[in-house]
Amino acid sequence: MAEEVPRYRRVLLKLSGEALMGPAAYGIDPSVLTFISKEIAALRRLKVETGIVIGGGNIFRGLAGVAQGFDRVRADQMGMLATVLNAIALAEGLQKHGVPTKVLSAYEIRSVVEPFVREKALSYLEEGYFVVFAAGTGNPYFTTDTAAILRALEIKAEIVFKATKVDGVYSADPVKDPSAKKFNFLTYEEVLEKNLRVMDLTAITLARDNNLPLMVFNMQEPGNILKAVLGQKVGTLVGGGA
Ligand SMILES: Nc1ncnc2c1ncn2[C@@H]1O[C@H](COP(=O)(O)OP(=O)(O)O)[C@@H](O)[C@H]1O
Ligand SMILES: O=c1ccn([C@@H]2O[C@H](COP(=O)(O)OP(=O)(O)O)[C@@H](O)[C@H]2O)c(=O)[nH]1
Repeated sequence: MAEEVPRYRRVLLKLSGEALMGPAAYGIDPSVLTFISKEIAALRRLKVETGIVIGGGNIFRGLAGVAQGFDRVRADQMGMLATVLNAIALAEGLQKHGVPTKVLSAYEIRSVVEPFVREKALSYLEEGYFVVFAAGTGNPYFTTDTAAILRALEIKAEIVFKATKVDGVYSADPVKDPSAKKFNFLTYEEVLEKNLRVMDLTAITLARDNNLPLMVFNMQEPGNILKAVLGQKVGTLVGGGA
């Protein structure tokens, strides 16, 4: 096998919570968790320092809670707790596949996970741990996409990989519009102007203001996470030059 040279030294991987559901309508599918854990474990041999933010949409979404009559802040707190469940599950899956992993949570739940402290995250990454950042930003009215950009900036990751259910950014939501066209490269301004809703606007704006590149790709395709870290084109690159 040809020598694999990673393109990046430190990356932030954003995983959609919904992707953990598999074919079910709710929760964590054990076979999907195993698949994702193996995909991420493949990065270990590259010695790429890896931070991970995972969503919570497979368990609870704040806005869905609001639609059911919950107060927005309370509902968002429930959503953030949902991401802690996913983070623990993912860390367990990764450990099982030989990846030393730490979970750092924006919510203090000290008897379960360590609280997020930026310096601690940096030390763990330098020591070779994969670090899963749980509980989003710790604040309501935000999303885990914004948390991913925020943590990437804090740990000085070179890129954010948004691993999701679609294989890139399209001219419209490809799930709803089969005639939508895929882009290979977009500037942040194009994403904002064309209102391409693959990430929320707060996340895109924060990435733009700090010139942090993003790549959106399908994580259900085996090998994609590894290819992305090796610098191969697997989806749509936003920012960072073509
Ligand atoms: N222009 C677009 N290009 C690609 N995907 C889009 C676009 N607009 C909306 N989407 C949707 O964004 C989703 C990816 O976001 P993600 O955060 O992983 O999921 P969710 O928001 O459901 O938790 C895709 O599944 C896709 O349906
Ligand atoms: O910093 C954050 C991150 C997440 N959430 C809440 O946690 C839920 C799950 O996060 P995710 O980003 O997966 O939500 P989605 O975008 O899929 O609704 C969201 O709906 C929000 O209610 C929040 O309030 N603040």
